[in-house]
Amino acid sequence: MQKELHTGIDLAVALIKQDTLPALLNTATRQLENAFGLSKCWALELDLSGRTLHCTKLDDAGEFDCNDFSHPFAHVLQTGQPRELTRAASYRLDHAGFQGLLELSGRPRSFWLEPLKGEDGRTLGMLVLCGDHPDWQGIVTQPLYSGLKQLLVHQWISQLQTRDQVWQRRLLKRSLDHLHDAETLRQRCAQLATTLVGNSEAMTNLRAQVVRAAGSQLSVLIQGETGSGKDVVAQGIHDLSDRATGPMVVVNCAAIPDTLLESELFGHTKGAFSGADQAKEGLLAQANGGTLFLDEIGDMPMALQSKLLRVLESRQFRPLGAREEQHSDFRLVAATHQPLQEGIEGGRFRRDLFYRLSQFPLRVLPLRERSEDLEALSRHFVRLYTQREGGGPLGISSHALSALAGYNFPGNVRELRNIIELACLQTPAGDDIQPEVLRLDDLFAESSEAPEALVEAQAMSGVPTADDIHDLKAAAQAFEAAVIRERLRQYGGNRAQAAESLGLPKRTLAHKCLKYQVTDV
Ligand SMILES: Nc1ncnc2c1ncn2[C@@H]1O[C@H](COP(=O)(O)OP(=O)(O)OP(=O)(O)O)[C@@H](O)[C@H]1O
Repeated sequence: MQKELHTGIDLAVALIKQDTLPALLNTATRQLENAFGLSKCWALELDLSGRTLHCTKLDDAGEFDCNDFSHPFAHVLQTGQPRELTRAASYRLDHAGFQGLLELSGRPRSFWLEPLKGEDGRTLGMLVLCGDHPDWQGIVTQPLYSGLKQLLVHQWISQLQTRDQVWQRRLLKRSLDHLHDAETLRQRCAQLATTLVGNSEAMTNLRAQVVRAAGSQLSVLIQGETGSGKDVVAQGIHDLSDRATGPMVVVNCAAIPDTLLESELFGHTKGAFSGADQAKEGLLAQANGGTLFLDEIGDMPMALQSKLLRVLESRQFRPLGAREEQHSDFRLVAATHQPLQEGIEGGRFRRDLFYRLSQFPLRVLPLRERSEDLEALSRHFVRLYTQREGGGPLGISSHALSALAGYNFPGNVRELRNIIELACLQTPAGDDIQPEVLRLDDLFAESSEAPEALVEAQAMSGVPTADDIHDLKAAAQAFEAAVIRERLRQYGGNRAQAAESLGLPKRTLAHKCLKYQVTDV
């Protein structure tokens, strides 16, 4: 009696010490084998779905479908009653998994199958006792057996509860993380909506993408027509990134002559080439800790593309004339209005650079494909105008908005901004902009009736007449600037088309724009 008590306490302590369900089942079955001289003891666990019995010790071989009555466990679960199975009877059951289990237990003379239930009637699983004892009743009615079984059930339930709680906590944490992420995304999108304006679905999606891109360190390639808002997107990426307090260095690859672009980007030492009388830090170095925005990347010469690719792979570069390499930690954002795919096919743009740049590709749709943005953008530009000028129109009338909705905007948002700013100028302070002051002449439409003379007159506005000329060079430059400004306006800000129409290389036009400070049309 004393010995039995000791054994019982030892067994109980061993069970209580286990802190995972597999360890508990493992210990319990081993203890049962030892305490009752069994050849083998298995514990099968019912899974969460209640459809499969599983024995952790046996891995895949230990899976038993509870609806498959070709093994005896399904019967025992269904009746909820323990039963004995003889070796002779066991041979008649042709369930491969069950036969495998019997083989592993050494095929003793008899088996005892006992379902285990919690106090609430919930089935936990099953004990399979294997032995050469014919007298199962003699074992299972012993207080030691029933005490151990009770303790096992108790510990089993508490392990399941702990597992449930861990899952619940994990689930809760995941939901909270998700909510937090969603809230952060919402807040950042709302912040971005003050500069990247528009209520269309496309713009809402673009803002979410920009926020995601900003949160990563990936290189971003922004594609979209001229004037569609690529610069605004690039600025948004910088402002929302963890580099926001660092520099944002903007390089317009089309505006810098090929011969200068390399030294501008990489910098040079004193005397690196004729005319380099001072060492100069390159833009790559200046972007350290911040963002390098390469605008019009499609215009970058091939030779420089290879060098840029190398820099992107290592963030190392060598200034012209320098011996040592330098390191710069920048995030690259590039933009282009050119279809780079065509550039790649035409051999003007490196395919490998394209893939390196477009780790996070973004596309800005032209304004004509998101006319829902017109109202918000128009109101935004009126607000910018009145803030800048210290007064102006109150807003824009619904008639004016309808007139805008019928227009095609070849020059995209930039063109809309110019139209609204011009309309602001012609609207008395405190009034709403009316349709009459909107200059909506679609010079691309075939039915355009814009008289040549008007275009001419507009081109010449601001140019002194022959009698007023006292400085021929200045007058010629004013004329050149006026023609360029007007031609850009005609082509909705598309520099490539404007340059072609004037018989100028694009780069020369870009130069002149810089020189005459023709930025927006
Ligand atoms: N969604 C927008 N919200 C507010 N302003 C915008 C938006 N899109 C464009 N703009 C404004 O329109 C003008 C043109 O935009 P931006 O310079 O970003 O175009 P872009 O695509 O970079 O043109 P380009 O190809 O000529 O460089 C700018 O004045 C810009 O502030």
